[in-house]
Amino acid sequence: MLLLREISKSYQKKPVINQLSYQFDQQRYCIIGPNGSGKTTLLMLAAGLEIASSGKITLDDKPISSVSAKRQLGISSDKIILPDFLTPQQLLEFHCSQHACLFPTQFIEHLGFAPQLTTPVSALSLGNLKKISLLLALAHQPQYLLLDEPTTGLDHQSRSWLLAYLDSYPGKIIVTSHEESFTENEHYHSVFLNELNQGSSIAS
Ligand SMILES: Nc1ncnc2c1ncn2[C@@H]1O[C@H](COP(=O)(O)OP(=O)(O)OP(=O)(O)O)[C@@H](O)[C@H]1O
Repeated sequence: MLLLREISKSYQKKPVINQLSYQFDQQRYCIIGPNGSGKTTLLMLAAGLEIASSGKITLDDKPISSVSAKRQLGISSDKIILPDFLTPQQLLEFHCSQHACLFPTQFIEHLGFAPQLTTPVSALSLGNLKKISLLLALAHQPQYLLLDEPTTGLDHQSRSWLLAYLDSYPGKIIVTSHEESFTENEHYHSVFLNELNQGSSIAS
């Protein structure tokens, strides 16, 4: 279970996340909130890619900063800057060696990404940047998938495949999205970030 306890995060003294406590104990969540409310920040904190100003985050009782916690999750976010001198092939090979997983050939096929494998990241289109970001999140099929606006910029075929794949994904998923495929999806528990930030909490 992903557990956030009294998390605060400020940028240049401007608070974005304020004393937020929440336990993600269900299978599917959609974090909802207006632009700039902190949804991406929350996912980045939950993945250990941003450091909270205060508070504690654990994944299955392990600190989110630990290697074992990080191995259990995959994150896709446009906020994550990929090294632009590498190719997707190189990134995926490195990722798969770190996670001891197979090269994600089938996912690549489903996303129609094979022609882009040897294109430097710096030359990828926005939609193809989204695809490599998703591939890095999915390749090791983590127990926890954190997906920041996962369908934004995807072509129709890739979007349809991704939505169907997520429907049957065995692990836990937390998405941020403004899209009805998630916000109106009965399988996703909606979390309104503004309400959490006002001090909602952990069930005891
Ligand atoms: N590195 C940063 N430095 C300064 N401010 C930042 C930084 N990252 C995010 N912010 C600010 O934090 C706030 C929350 O940003 P965040 O990207 O988390 O919002 P969001 O809810 O995901 O927005 P959107 O729906 O537009 O994607 C915004 O006001 C943003 O400008």
